[in-house]
Amino acid sequence: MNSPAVLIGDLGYFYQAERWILRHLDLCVPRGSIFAILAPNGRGKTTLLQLLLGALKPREGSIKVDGRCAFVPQLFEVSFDYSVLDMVLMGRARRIGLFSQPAREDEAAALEALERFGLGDYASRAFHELSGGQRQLVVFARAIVAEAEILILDEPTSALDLRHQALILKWVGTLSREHGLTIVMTTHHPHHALAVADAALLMQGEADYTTGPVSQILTEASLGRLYGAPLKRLSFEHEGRRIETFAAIPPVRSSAGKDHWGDAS
Ligand SMILES: Nc1ncnc2c1ncn2[C@@H]1O[C@H](COP(=O)(O)OP(=O)(O)OP(=O)(O)O)[C@@H](O)[C@H]1O
Repeated sequence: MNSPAVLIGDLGYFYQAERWILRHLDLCVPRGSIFAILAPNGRGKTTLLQLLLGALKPREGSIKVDGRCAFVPQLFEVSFDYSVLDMVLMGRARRIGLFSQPAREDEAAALEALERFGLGDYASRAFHELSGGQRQLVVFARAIVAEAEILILDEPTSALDLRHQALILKWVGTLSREHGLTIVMTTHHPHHALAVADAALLMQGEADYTTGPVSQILTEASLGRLYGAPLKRLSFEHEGRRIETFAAIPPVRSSAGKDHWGDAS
């Protein structure tokens, strides 16, 4: 059997002494699978990704990440005036080498990746002139040309419109199923995890975790408990396919003028 891409044992981390963000976390991400991390704001998803990337060191326990990683952060700011094409070419740094120029095939790969996301015409524009969503797509294109074995994505659809969300999810699926990449992604959208991920981690509290196949652990009850807000699981046919998804139940305004969660509160 293949060794796992990520293996975490009894992981603990705090920023300020003894104020644990994560504790006693065990995790195994099989190679080639898609793994989603879900938790409320501020619970430690980005911290966990930083630990996976080696940017933070565990205070307790161990992390083994077996493979070359590419990271797509939530927000990407640059201090230099790089062009969009240069940003994508940075993904090829390992191939190009420190003091060499990109080869024609590197530029072709970078342009092709930009075109896939509808950004071919932006290649010579300054990266900092792009919108937040366009930047997110460029950084995703950069991760694709990096030819990494493990993609680590921090809320990869957070700045994107519906069409581009679907495009990224499709790519996540393609990179895993057809190219064998391992994908670890955080998301605030349970329906995205259900659509593409094989397994997930729900981080309820500092040492309170649920892991397992998405079809088993993403339930109305588990997500309601995780977020403290009700969701409805929906299942229906669309163009010959069975769609499994979640819909958030919006709050309604009561006659007393207070917000509440309808019948579920
Ligand atoms: N550099 C830091 N120093 C001190 N505390 C930090 C630091 N970075 C994050 N934290 C704290 O650690 C906790 C987890 O933060 P983290 O960014 O990992 O959460 P998250 O789950 O990714 O949140 P979100 O969904 O809002 O992006 C938060 O309480 C945050 O305030």
